Amino acid sequence: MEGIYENTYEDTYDVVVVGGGPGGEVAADRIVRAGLTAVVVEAEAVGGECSYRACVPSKALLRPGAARAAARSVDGARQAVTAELDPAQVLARRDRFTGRGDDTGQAEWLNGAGIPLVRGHGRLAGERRVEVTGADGTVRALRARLAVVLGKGTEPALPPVEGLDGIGVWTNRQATTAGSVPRRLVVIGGGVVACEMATAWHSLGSSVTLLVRDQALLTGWEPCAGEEVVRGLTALGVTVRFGVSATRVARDATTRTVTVETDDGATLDCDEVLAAVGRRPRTADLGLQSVGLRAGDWLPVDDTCRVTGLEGDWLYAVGDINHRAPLTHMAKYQARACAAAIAERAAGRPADTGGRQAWSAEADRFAVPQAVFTHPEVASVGLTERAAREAGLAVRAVEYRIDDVAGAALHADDYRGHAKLVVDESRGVVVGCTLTGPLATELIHTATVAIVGEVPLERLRHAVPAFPTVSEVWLRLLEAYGL
Ligand SMILES: Cc1cc2nc3c(=O)[nH]c(=O)nc-3n(C[C@H](O)[C@H](O)[C@H](O)COP(=O)(O)OP(=O)(O)OC[C@H]3O[C@@H](n4cnc5c(N)ncnc54)[C@H](O)[C@@H]3O)c2cc1C
Ligand SMILES: NC(=O)c1ccc[n+]([C@@H]2O[C@H](COP(=O)([O-])OP(=O)(O)OC[C@H]3O[C@@H](n4cnc5c(N)ncnc54)[C@H](O)[C@@H]3O)[C@@H](O)[C@H]2O)c1
Repeated sequence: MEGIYENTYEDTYDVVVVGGGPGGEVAADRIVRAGLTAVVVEAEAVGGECSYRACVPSKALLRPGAARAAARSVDGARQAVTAELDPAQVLARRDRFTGRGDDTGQAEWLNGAGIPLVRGHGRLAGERRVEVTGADGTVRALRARLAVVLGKGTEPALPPVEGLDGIGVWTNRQATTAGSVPRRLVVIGGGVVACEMATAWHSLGSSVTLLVRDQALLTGWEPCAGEEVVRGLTALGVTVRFGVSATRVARDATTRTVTVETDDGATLDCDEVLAAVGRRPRTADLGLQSVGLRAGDWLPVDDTCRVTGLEGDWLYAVGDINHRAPLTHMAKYQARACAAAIAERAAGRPADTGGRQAWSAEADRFAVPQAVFTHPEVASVGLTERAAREAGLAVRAVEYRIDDVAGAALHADDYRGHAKLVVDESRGVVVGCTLTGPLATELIHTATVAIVGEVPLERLRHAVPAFPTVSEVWLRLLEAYGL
């Protein structure tokens, strides 16, 4: 490809980052901190899906309901919290977090970090080259001396339901940005988005029905997680229907009501339908063919986030697009590793992996924490018992009802929670943990430290949790293990 741009003005940087979401932003920041130069190309808003249409607005929608439930779970406080949530205030608070998509603050942050921002759609145009098409159609050429980092995220997948494109179906975008509360909401899916958004919109007054194709929520988690969430949703008044798929939807032009037909012959009416059935790569229009890669695929990477199947050390992919661990904190973790690898290789060293180096995002494979802000909260890290057995580990699982911990009873009158540890018996270390119940999302980091640190259970007996905290569940789990 050398020579193509000989007569064209090109901006050259050490690293060109395509996509200014959590992964891209952190990669650029770390590159610059390593003494190299970087530019960020962003098609919509710096901060990515996470800041405006995913993590941040969804948690902002969930927090008021959780705060009210927490107060109502303590006698004495319960009597002081009698009113319903104020949807207008909740939506206004959410908008304060997202700025309604205005990325001025994040763009200023990039500027302050010494990272130029090029607005437009980035595409690979051969090795180490990116073309950016601006909103006015002008094309700008960027050249990377060292590497191109792709952090361009994903888009929502849609289920094969007839009529879906004619009703203004909600995806995560509408579900996190809507300016009014639908009276009746049907949610297709049984994963994290479905569970969190059902919880949030129910708390704001929607009548919510979940259509779950599988026989459980949160499949892929320990069964206790999905069981506790379905129990919680049902107790709130959300209808959860298992083994049911929507087949056809249509919106009445006059009443605006949507009729949903399901494969068990039933119909139900609603005001909005949220499709929450996972994500798909958006790599069709990324110029992958220009470097010999197939368009439309996920981008597999090694532990340094270097794209596999390509000659040379120049193309990296961080965040959702590499399909390793589709979470914001893991996108940022990968970005830190990726930037360290690029800097290491720029210094002429190979950045080999395998020993917990700064340039290895190896925790993607054994210690991915996830916090789900349903009612009750659920959180997990590492392997499920099933996954550990399938990986051939000599596994022993230990379980404990968190309700029986003194700190939990003091925390909430109706505390209900479950803890499960998965122990690799051959090494005597924790390889997985799942928690449900109040504070689960905060507690999970203790398990992450134990897993990543490979702390022997024998040694954990000396890590004494304070009385009376919910953390005393660790003591009980060790006792249940026999220590
Ligand atoms: C409803 C919902 C809630 C979630 N909640 C959480 C949560 O609580 N915690 C959590 O950890 N994760 C959560 N996630 C997942 C999280 O949003 C993603 O893992 C995270 O956003 C991935 O970051 P990323 O940088 O890979 O991509 P993104 O955040 O998607 O950012 C990609 C950026 O690249 C830009 N871009 C795309 N193509 C181009 C191009 N060709 N040229 C230039 N720019 C381009 C996009 O405009 C975007 O700004 C949630 C997801 C959803 C859907
Ligand atoms: N709190 C958090 O950390 C958080 C919150 C929301 C989203 N996320 C991230 O966002 C990603 C996307 O979340 P998601 O809930 O969309 O995906 P998911 O993969 O978690 O769940 C998808 C669900 O849709 C179902 N499904 C798939 N195809 C279907 C079809 N054709 N018809 C009906 N059901 C179908 C699956 O069985 C599953 O229940 C997750 O992987 C997660 O990492 C994280």
